[in-house]
Amino acid sequence: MNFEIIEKLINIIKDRKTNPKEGSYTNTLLSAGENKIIKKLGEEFAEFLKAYLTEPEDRVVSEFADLFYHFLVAFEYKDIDFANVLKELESRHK
Ligand SMILES: N=c1c2ncn([C@@H]3O[C@H](COP(=O)(O)OP(=O)(O)OP(=O)(O)O)[C@@H](O)[C@H]3O)c2ncn1[C@@H]1O[C@H](COP(=O)(O)O)[C@@H](O)[C@H]1O
Repeated sequence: MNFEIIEKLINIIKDRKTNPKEGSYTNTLLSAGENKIIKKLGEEFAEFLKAYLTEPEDRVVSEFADLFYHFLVAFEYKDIDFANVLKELESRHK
């Protein structure tokens, strides 16, 4: 499996933060601030749960992708390095 897209997405979100781009949804979220970001995370999580419980696999995958993107934006907003999540998982690995 190729996880390169995650790194690409993290880098583009970082780049949007340093070089804001007209029409960027990421910039809309980052400029709106923490409350907007956590509100969207809550909404996306609810949409994911609904899809998981009632919808076909492609909808579950799509909603998870939305949720994951919003997690990455939330991390970037607080300058939290996503690589630390991977390190944490690795440290738990038996
Ligand atoms: N991966 C994503 C991604 N996933 C989900 N979304 C957006 O997340 C939003 C959430 O869905 P909603 O139905 O709640 O959308 P909405 O009604 O427009 O949102 P609100 O007005 O309610 O805040 C949608 O607008 C999606 O387009 C994403 N927006 C951007 N990316 C990637 O982020 C990168 C930078 O994108 P820009 O910042 O737009 O340039 C690109 O590589 C994109 O592919």
